[in-house]
Amino acid sequence: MDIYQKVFQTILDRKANPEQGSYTAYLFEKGKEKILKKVGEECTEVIIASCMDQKEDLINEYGDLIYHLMVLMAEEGITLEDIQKVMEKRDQKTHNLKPERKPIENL
Ligand SMILES: N=c1c2ncn([C@@H]3O[C@H](COP(=O)(O)OP(=O)(O)OP(=O)(O)O)[C@@H](O)[C@H]3O)c2ncn1[C@@H]1O[C@H](COP(=O)(O)O)[C@@H](O)[C@H]1O
Repeated sequence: MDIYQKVFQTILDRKANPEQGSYTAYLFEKGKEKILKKVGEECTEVIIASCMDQKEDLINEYGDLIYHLMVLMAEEGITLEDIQKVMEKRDQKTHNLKPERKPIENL
């Protein structure tokens, strides 16, 4: 089991069996609005760290964002396999970029 699967499993377990002192259980208890707020915050923190060229901070912020996205997925009943299927399907179809739209005068 890779670390993403392991953490996601723990998140699902916290949802089913809330534990005292668990931040994940705290997020589920607060509900979807709180989880969405955290996803928004962590996303903004990734953007800020990226703008500041702070690689170490940026990697930590990605960790926070991915964790909070996983909590949101669990809240929505979406699994890692659901995402994997989408990615695998997209992987069949590459070089997807549409040709640039022609300037209006050439139409
Ligand atoms: N990967 C994470 C993880 N990443 C980030 N965080 C928490 O996310 C929070 C982000 O920090 P913030 O300052 O934005 O938030 P805060 O001030 O703590 O709280 P609020 O503002 O949300 O009220 C911190 O409390 C971090 O501890 C995480 N908490 C848990 N996990 C994993 O989730 C699993 C279950 O952990 P528990 O919930 O602690 O049992 C384990 O695998 C953990 O490693």
